[in-house]
Amino acid sequence: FIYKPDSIMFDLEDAVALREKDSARLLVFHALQHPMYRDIEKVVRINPLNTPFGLPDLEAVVRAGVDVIRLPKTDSPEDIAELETHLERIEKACGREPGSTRIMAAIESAIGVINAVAIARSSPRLIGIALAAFDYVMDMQTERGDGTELFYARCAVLHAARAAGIDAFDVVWSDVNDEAGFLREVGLIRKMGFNGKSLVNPRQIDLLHNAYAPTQQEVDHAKRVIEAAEEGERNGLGVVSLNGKMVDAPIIDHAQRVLERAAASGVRQ
Ligand SMILES: CC(=O)SCCNC(=O)CCNC(=O)[C@H](O)C(C)(C)COP(=O)(O)OP(=O)(O)OC[C@H]1O[C@@H](n2cnc3c(N)ncnc32)[C@H](O)[C@@H]1OP(=O)(O)O
Ligand SMILES: O=C([O-])CC(=O)C(=O)O
Ligand SMILES: [Mg+2]
Repeated sequence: FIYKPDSIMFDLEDAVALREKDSARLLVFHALQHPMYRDIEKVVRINPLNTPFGLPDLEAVVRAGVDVIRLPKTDSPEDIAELETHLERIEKACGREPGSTRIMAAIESAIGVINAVAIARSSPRLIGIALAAFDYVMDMQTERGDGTELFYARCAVLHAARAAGIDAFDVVWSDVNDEAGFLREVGLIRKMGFNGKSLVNPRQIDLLHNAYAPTQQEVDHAKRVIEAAEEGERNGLGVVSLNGKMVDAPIIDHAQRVLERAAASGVRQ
């Protein structure tokens, strides 16, 4: 797949007009089985299960081999429990390995943010939770701006994901021509600790990957930290100094993570 995204998401929810819901489901059912998408993680955003489209969406995409269901407008752990009950039944009916369909919950309301911890811990199928800003700001009676309006929600979703040991995904940036705005937001969410971001346009993929890749300077520093730690270990020291800065266990863990991220992003080491 030429753009090299980490995964590909088909949308059956708000990007699809009401009268197109059935034909979109059929298209996605066939796309999921196309050899072009064999080696990439396939996510489908189904319609909520309290609409007439949600269950038919689920029946179709699980049978077609989807990897991850993105459940929009997740307000409570009960929403995930309901999804899980259907998943168990459909997997059994079509001979899929039980538990093999994973879930990503999108949190899009005040109550969803309040329940983020319970949602994040509600199922072993969950790979992550995502904040969805456009519905969230509607619910909060505000609008998308410089990120101030998302401050609490981002912190809450991140803490919930980390406490549950799953990934946290940030909101979509909808103005695909505003590259500078996109990069400002990516800089912020990277510093906050998000694992990544939902994207709407192929032009955003490289920008995001480059912003998440460690710089050569960061890689060089991480290597010096590891070397200093190894030397400290040879000398029986738990803590060593590198250019006057303390190097101990969490600093070493961080350096290792920088090197892992560099390897994943293809940065020269
Ligand atoms: C708030 C929410 O619910 S977000 C989730 C649901 N929404 C979506 O998924 C929206 C998906 N994205 C899009 O529809 C579009 O990218 C828009 C509307 C944001 C921007 O549209 P455009 O300005 O026309 O995009 P652009 O000019 O960059 O398109 C260039 C090429 O990339 C393709 N492209 C654009 N977006 C995508 C995408 N998400 N996935 C795959 N290909 C895409 C276009 O079809 C076009 O291909 P072509 O040159 O073969 O015709
Ligand atoms: O789920 C998403 O990424 C986008 C979305 O629905 C929203 O912002 O309301
Ligand atoms: Mg939404």
